[in-house]
Amino acid sequence: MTQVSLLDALNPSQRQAVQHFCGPLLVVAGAGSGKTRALTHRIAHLVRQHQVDPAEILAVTFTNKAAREMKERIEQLFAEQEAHEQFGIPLAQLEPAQATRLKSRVYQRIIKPLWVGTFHSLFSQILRLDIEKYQDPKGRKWTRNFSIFDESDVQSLIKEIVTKQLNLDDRKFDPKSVRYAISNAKNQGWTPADLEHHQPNFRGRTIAQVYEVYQDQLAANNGLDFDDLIWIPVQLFRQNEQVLAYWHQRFRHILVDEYQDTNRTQYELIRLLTTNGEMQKSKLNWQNRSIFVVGDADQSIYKFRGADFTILMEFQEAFGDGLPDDDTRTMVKLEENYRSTATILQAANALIDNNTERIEKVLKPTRSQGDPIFCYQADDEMAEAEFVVNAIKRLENKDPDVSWGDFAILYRTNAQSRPFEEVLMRWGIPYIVVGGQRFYDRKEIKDVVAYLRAVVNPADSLSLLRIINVPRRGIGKSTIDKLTQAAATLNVPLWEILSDETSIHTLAGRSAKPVIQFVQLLEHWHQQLAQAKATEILEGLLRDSGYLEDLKAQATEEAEERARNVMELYNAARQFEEEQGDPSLEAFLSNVSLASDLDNLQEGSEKVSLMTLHSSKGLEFPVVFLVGMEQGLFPNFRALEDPAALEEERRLCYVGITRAREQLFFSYASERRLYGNREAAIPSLFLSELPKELIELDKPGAIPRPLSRGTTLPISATPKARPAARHSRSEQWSIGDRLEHPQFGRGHITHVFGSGERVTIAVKFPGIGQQKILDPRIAPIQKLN
Ligand SMILES: Nc1ncnc2c1ncn2[C@@H]1O[C@H](COP(=O)(O)OP(=O)(O)OP(=O)(O)O)[C@@H](O)[C@H]1O
Ligand SMILES: [Mg+2]
Repeated sequence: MTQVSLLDALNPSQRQAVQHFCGPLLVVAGAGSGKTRALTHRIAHLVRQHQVDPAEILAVTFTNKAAREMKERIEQLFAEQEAHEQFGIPLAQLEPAQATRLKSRVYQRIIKPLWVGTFHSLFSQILRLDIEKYQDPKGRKWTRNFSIFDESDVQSLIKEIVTKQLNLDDRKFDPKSVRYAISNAKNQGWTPADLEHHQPNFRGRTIAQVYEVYQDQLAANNGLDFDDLIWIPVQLFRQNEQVLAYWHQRFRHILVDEYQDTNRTQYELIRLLTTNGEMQKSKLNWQNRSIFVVGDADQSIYKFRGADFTILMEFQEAFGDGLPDDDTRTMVKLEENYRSTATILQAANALIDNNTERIEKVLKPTRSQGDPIFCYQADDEMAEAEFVVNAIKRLENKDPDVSWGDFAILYRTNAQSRPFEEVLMRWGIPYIVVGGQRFYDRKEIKDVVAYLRAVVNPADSLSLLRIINVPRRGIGKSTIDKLTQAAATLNVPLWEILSDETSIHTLAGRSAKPVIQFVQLLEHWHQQLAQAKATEILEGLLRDSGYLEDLKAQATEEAEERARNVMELYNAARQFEEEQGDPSLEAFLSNVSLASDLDNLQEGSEKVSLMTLHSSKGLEFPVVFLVGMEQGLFPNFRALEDPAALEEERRLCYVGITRAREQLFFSYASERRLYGNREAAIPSLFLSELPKELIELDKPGAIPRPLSRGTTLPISATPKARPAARHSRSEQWSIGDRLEHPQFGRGHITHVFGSGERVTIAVKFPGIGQQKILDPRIAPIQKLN
């Protein structure tokens, strides 16, 4: 029986990377060249070939999902090897019970002792053991059973400090932006004193003060935030030689994936662990020790979180032994791409070639030319979503081997998922929003929908409770409790209590005024229901409640994203008005409920993946759609004026293109709603940078190159005439009519509600044993005669 070697599935350069035993090694290579594969095989090789104890290996991945996948792969590699050694046959040919036993032995012996995870998960484990040895400059103490505070815990703590303990004006010192500043400081490795030193103005000094109290509070709660999980180990390693020496001895082989996206504090941790704090390279002892990092500077996309790809470029300087042949001994380049067709790869290479800030490298295809890349120009964002979903349906239908899980839709910002989710849902195609929430599940969308619901139906107490103090208007929890208790005792809807000023003054005391104002806001818009359009009410509510203003004032990435989502809901209302000819808020709300109805989704694990380009790093899919390829969206507005930001956006586009294995589609809309207005959109600069011969356009003609690079684009704000509603169907529906639905099968109408444009129907589908209420203008139904 021939022994299969771990090295068989690797090319010569990968093999070199895997076999390199001690000392530093940097693997730089483009996307899909097998960096992650080399890293995984290297772990297996260290254990099998060099008898390294798995407990001496530390491997850092970018996400928890990547860590899980890496462990599974290593387990598989070992199990394959051992099946050959012990039974002389491949793992797949073992009896299932035998295979399970073998895998569980591999798990116990190899996988469990390995340390594979993200920076945060790995270093929180170290702190679980050693945090009591950490000496805080102000004498704060933490114990091993510390809690890790999530983002919402942290937010409320900082809010409390800003408004209650330090009595600061929370419009000037918005808790979220204060939080962001503190997080930044920790990522730079700054104490409160350092922060004050670097930002000696009033704002800097005040934030440093909040930072100080915040650390006190964290310690009082025996809690740490995410940034502390990195920053405290750095300090601990610097101040306690014994602790550092212990972990330095313990982890003799350190491996880091996606090294281009590490930040300075993370680098510092890796450096300390590897060198035991020794600053002189000539004194480093590499016996039975290695540091192995893999990365691609062209895929560095987290600058906004402090990632710095010069860390990758300086690897040899930091760890190399400085010998004349240092370069070749400490760096391996992988030059073949195994993932994508030659066409996709040529497009990626041509695009990234436009960046000036990069290390030249070669990335050759190993696969055949494949299909051309298709670029679709849609009239607007809904037509774009329809094109994408139609293409997915067509490809899935054509080939029995293709499943929903083979498709990914990648976009620049989360808000863009909405039209795609709507169309997928309409066709009952299962999908998952990776690393994010489905549009209608997002907090801000639920908040704003709760406002709309409360205006339409003030008896909806759940909605009222959701927004009564959102944005904060000084109505505390105890007041809210009193109000709800009163409603419960009298057995009346909360609104009945709220709308009675006498009761409010009785129950709410000092908070009576904001409660009354809140009620007046809702009442005012409730009275407008008959005459005002949904968009007018939405706009009015967003303005009068201060919701949007509150988001804008926070001035953080996250708040901006939320504001974009809220505006996207406004777009949905605008679109609904135009297409359905019914501008009422009630009609829009029922449409929203239908759109977010989970019943329309099929069960099963095969799902179309929707995600931002950032979340797609490291992943691969047979078919990829890169959507919203428009100036100002991708590249985003900021990048139009800033050459460095434009290069980061281009790297993001390179990441997106290189996720595709077989087929790649681009799409853009010639008109898109931005902030409610229809605006003419200009195709992305990136499209014009792709070789024309690789691209098939749906409309003849070339993609115009946008104006000179870096200038802001004149975008027309005049809305164009709208095409006729796409979904309107003039069909008449009556009780007893028979129809067919692609997912629910055949059924007959049991009720017809409303008339004309506002009709909805209840349909009994015997096949699924359920009755569904459908909007015949939207539902994909076919009348049967
Ligand atoms: N030597 C090889 N022979 C055949 N296939 C390979 C080889 N090396 C890698 N692959 C395959 O190529 C694809 C890309 O590999 P991998 O994910 O390791 O690349 P990567 O360099 O980490 O990509 P990224 O930069 O996107 O993270 C995977 O499907 C992998 O199984
Ligand atoms: Mg990878």
